[in-house]
Amino acid sequence: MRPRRSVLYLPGANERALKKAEALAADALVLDLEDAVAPDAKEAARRRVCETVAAAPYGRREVAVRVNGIDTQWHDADVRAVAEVGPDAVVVPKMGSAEDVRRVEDALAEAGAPDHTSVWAMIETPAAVLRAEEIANASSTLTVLVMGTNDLAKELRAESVPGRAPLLTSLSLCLLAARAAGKSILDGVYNDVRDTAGFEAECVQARQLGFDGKSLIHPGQLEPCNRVFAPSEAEVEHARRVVAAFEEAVAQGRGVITVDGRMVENLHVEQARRVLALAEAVRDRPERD
Ligand SMILES: CC(C)(COP(=O)(O)OP(=O)(O)OC[C@H]1O[C@@H](n2cnc3c(N)ncnc32)[C@H](O)[C@@H]1OP(=O)(O)O)[C@@H](O)C(=O)NCCC(=O)NCCSC(=O)C[C@H](O)C(=O)O
Ligand SMILES: [Mg+2]
Repeated sequence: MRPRRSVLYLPGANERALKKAEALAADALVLDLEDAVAPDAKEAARRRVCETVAAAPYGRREVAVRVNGIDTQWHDADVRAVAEVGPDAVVVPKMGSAEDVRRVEDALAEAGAPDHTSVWAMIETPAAVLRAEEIANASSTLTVLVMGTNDLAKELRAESVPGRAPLLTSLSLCLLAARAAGKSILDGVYNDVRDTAGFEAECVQARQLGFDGKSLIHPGQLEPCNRVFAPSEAEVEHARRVVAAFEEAVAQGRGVITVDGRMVENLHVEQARRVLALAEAVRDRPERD
């Protein structure tokens, strides 16, 4: 299992941030060529990001590059350059359809991208939310959906409020699409980098909804995010007891038992095994803080 609790954006033109990330405890990094880079800096950022990916300074962290959108003047050159250095993933903003996914996939293949480079599709327009199912199923090269909640809120004319009621329908539709297609899904960013309590509440909400993790914009968001999206010690202990009790019950020919007064069937054991696998994968992270 590959944990994707914390996925930190690094502005591609910011050498200091790219360097600093070598010591940051993110499960994944997204080196950004899109919104965090001014138009005049796009080409220099593309060179810097590709040199960084080629130098591979981030150990076992998953490394992705966010290219500029399909409709922009920079997209084709971004895809060609990124394909040559073969990051773990190419993040494509403002995906609108399955056709968009296949277009990016074809362009990557034509540019010689290695097989290990997957596509992560950003869902950040109303049309994309309504087509999330076709986007998620467009190709096996597409492995992750990433919510772009700033763009989405702008397009919806939704207000930013605690609890995110105006976004919940969109978040849930995308989760349904991702899970039905067997793909991972990441929540969007939290803009107020000083509001630790508000950020942590949003992480808890995202985990409760079913997201695998959250995209982040600041190193200060890493610790709470990694903690919230990892199983707690109590959850790990409970999962161990569920697995052990059920194995014993099965040996005695029983298919349903109670643990701490609650019914446990095979599906709960599968959930418990997933908790244990995630806990183990998180323990193995070499870049823990
Ligand atoms: C949000 C920021 C502009 C805040 O910057 P600043 O106030 O300068 O931060 P600090 O002074 O607190 O920084 C402290 C140190 O941490 C380093 N730092 C800051 N951010 C990052 C980062 N993302 N990665 C690595 N390192 C980072 C600073 O360099 C300081 O280091 P040092 O000098 O050594 O002490 C800033 O955090 C920022 O630019 N964040 C990323 C913004 C970004 O990538 N935006 C694009 C992605 S989000 C998006 O596009 C939304 C999506 O598409 C949607 O629609 O929702
Ligand atoms: Mg966006």
